Amino acid sequence: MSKKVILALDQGTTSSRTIAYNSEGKPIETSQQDFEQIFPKNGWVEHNPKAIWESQLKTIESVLSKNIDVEDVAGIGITNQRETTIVWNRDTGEPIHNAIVWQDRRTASYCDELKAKGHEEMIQEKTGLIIDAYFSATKLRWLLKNVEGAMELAKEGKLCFGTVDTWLIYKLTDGDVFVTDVSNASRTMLFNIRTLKWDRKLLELFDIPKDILPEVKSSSEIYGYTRLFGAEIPIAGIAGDQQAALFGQLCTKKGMAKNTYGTGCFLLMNTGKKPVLSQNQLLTTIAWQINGKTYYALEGSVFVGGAAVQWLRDGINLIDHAKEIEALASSVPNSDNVIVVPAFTGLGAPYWDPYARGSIMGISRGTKKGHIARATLEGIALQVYDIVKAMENDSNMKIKELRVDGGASANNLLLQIQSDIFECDVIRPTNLETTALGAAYLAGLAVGMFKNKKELKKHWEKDAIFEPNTNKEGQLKLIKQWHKAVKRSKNWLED
Ligand SMILES: Nc1ncnc2c1ncn2[C@@H]1O[C@H](COP(=O)(O)OP(=O)(O)O)[C@@H](O)[C@H]1O
Ligand SMILES: O=P(O)(O)OC[C@H](O)CO
Repeated sequence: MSKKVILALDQGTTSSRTIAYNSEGKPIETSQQDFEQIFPKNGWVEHNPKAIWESQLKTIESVLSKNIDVEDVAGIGITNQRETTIVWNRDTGEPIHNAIVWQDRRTASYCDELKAKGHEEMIQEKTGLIIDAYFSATKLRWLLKNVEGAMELAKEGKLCFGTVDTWLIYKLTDGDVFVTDVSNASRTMLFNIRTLKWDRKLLELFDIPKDILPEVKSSSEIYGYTRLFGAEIPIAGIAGDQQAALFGQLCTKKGMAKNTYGTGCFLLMNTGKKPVLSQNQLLTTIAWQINGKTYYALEGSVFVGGAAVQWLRDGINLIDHAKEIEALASSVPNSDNVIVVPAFTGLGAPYWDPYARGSIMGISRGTKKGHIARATLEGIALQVYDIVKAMENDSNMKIKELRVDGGASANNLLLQIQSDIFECDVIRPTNLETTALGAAYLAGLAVGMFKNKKELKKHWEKDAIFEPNTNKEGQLKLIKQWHKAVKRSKNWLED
């Protein structure tokens, strides 16, 4: 009998998960495990690579212990927090330092130096990225320069660098396989998204010996086998988590877009087989490569999305549970000129202002909790609106519908507000675990459990569609007030 289960490993910033999918793309077993967040200094964020691996391993073992026969597993797909940088010893497999997490800002001043030296244009042209501590290159450089002896070992070919996908595959194959995929490589700032190769000039600029880098593969093929679970299982799909979600939402055609409303928001638009460089501070990234065809995406990230609701809950106790915001915000018909700019950690795309801070404006004697709650949801949706507009401008394409997922997409009012603001349909699928699903699809295609994209499209089911209301005047006023409030929130911290 043919094999009928795919395991998707979803290694996220705060937890590791394994989800088993059947041949209809339905989740049948799940396991999740949190792991420690390490904050050695203000602005520094680290993970212990062994904790990443051990938490992931436990979730795989847990899923396999629940009614799943390992002999039925057709393949493993991996999706991961992106940019997070790990370096380990090639012979022993021992990490030389904790992983430096994507949120870590320790290389911000070096990034300022790079900008001052005029490297911005060259880096955007080659990598599609803007210079920022977010990406792996400056983190890897920091490790090689600050861990004693690391640069010498790297030059002798004795160290391996990887994003989390590479590290997990290295562990799953007991050190046999040292690879990444194009979507993860495109987040390092060392990879040329046009030639699809590590870029010699960038390696020189960051002083990175080439031997430290993994081989770059497509997003859907057999990379190797794991023998850790009592049967030989092919590892057959890799994609960074936001790209995997784009695939899991089946945004496989040019112009299709998804937004994930999690702690932050990540909006990606498939731009087809050619990279589109942004004039509006968005990122150009590789979506995936399948059967030799490379697809690109434009990406915009909002740092504080659902986290604004967390702040209402934990910071000022306006609500006890995140889901209560919907009823509170619905208790008023509009936000009565109140605007919340959730720039708690600065503003991401398209503003990229680390010195901006959050604000609540337009408060009057009549302002009630409901207005603040509603304005918070509007603040999330308006940040997404700004990215959509920048994306439409860069790509010369109109987004006709937005597919959504993530924890806060459970909020119907938020999605209705989103639809009203940018006057397009917002569609929520029944399966909101699109990241893991995308990885399962990529692996399933490689091992033949799924035939082609056409078959996958049959799996996609709509849960709800939010269509725009036509109060155009009201929306325009809101957008105008929003931009006024953003302007006043920018550059708040002067140093
Ligand atoms: N009903 C809701 N309305 C608005 N925000 C919500 C709701 N439920 C959860 N959230 C927010 O969604 C976020 C969690 O989403 P999730 O996708 O699990 O995040 P992540 O994967 O980034 O950890 C939290 O910030 C939470 O405040
Ligand atoms: O782990 P998540 O879901 O917070 O995603 C992190 C992103 O990949 C960072 O670029």
